Amino acid sequence: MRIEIERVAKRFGPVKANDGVSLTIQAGAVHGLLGENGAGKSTLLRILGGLVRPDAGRLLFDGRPVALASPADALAAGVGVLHQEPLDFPPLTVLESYLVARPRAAGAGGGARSLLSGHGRAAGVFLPRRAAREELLALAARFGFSVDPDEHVARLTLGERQQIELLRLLSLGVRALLLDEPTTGISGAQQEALFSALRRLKADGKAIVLVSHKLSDVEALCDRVTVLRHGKVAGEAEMPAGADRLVALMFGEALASQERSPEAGSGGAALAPLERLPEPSPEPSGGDALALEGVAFGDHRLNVHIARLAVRRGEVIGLAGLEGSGQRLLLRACAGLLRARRGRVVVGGADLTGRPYPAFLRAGVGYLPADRRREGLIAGLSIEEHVALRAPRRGLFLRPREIRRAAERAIEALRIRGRPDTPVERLSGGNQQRTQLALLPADLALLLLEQPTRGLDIASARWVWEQLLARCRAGAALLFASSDLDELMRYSDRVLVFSGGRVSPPVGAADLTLDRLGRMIGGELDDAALPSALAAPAPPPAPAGSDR
Ligand SMILES: Nc1ncnc2c1ncn2[C@@H]1O[C@H](COP(=O)(O)OP(=O)(O)OP(=O)(O)O)[C@@H](O)[C@H]1O
Repeated sequence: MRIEIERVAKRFGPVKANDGVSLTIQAGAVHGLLGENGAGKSTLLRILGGLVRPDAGRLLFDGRPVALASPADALAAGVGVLHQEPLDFPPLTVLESYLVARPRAAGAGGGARSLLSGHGRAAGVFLPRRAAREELLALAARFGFSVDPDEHVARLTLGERQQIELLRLLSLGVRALLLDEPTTGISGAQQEALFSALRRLKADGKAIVLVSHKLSDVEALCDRVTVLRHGKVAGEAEMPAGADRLVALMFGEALASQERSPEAGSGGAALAPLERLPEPSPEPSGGDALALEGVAFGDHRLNVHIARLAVRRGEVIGLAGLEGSGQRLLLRACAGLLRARRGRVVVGGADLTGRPYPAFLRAGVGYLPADRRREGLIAGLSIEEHVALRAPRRGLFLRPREIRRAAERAIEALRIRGRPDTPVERLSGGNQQRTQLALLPADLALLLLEQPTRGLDIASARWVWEQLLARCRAGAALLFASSDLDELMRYSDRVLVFSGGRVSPPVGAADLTLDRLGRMIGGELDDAALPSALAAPAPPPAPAGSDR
């Protein structure tokens, strides 16, 4: 399907999210949509997916003007959106989830069967459950996805859920697919499977729109890219265009001309590494920022055990692994949000084992969850209301003028695109992350971060790390979980690798290669990582000069 976007405009109050955007997405091509945080990419995707109505302009699908009042309208017109967090139903089985939104009770079967047979969309006929199962398995086999129709969606990884959602959209007969950061949080193997599925769909004549901050994804998949800036089209390029040109289109020449890192273009961030910190001192005054001794913790799925981990002040520890492998549990245990079943948690020399969350806060522990919208920030509250919630109270009352001034200072210092009274859900992803950072107290001893740069453009990601490393220079220790291997290798002194609840001993970042890290994440925790080795004392931090 060919999609034409003509002079599309969308305002949110004073913000021109899309400001006269025109572009054409060809059938049988992958079209990249790039731009810095807040450039207007999601808004355009949401307009194409029927989630947002434009104020002006028009859309033409295969030359015919369309008006999309809802996602159902977009689906009926042949456009499906694959959201970063699939819109599925955890209590359902895979087969039930696959059949959601079929025209008839148990599914009409036309889309998928026509896909398999190569014929046009058949009229809706009642599809018995067994036939639906066969259809799902055949469709999955076509794309090399391994699918168990009876498994519950809640037990699937993000990558597996994404595969089911992709199959569901195809079974509904979509002719255009819009993907929002599809490789975030999925494994390397799942990424490969997704890319080969997209290449196949492109060969079938589908139009594919890819929104991504990862230049490596864009370079691997796209035939053409459009760069948005402040809601307008800043430029278009045929691929391969070169990462430098894309960075220049997104951020201007100044950023693009900065010295580029050796792995530029192959990873999430294309810019040169930041200045290395002074090494965390081997025997710093004040001792370890964090010490874990024989701790065990878990949830209904996983049990994690760490025999010993000592983190020095100023040190950065990366937590690698597929999502849901135990990294989040460790961060929450260190934040006082999850009680260890046994063992000791010592922060800055104070034994906080079993103490409540406020005791961890008082000890200078800060925690930034990955899900900014649901856990980090409170929808409906403005930036200044968040500032007010964190402000130390003098007496019973908050002083509105002081709070407003504090919010203005935070907005200026962290260059947040928003006003004190902007509700946080109206900020773009990058600006929500900046707001979270602005809310962290200044004098933290231990910073715990999940996916600190997820969804951030490469300039913002670099900027966030500048802020984090400055805190390390001031003596804070940092533990961060990331699914971005480049980020882990670039900024960590040492890395712990998680695989299904098993944890490797800390590995010096200088001893890691992308390949070794990838294999460890895949379960090859090597001999050093067997549980008995966990009793070994933590090795010293990486030597000076590691890539950070
Ligand atoms: N529902 C909304 N209400 C108010 N403002 C909004 C809304 N949605 C988006 N905006 C604003 O519109 C602008 C464009 O946002 P959009 O989410 O489209 O950008 P983006 O390029 O997808 O950013 P990111 O890469 O951070 O996801 C931003 O300034 C954002 O704050």
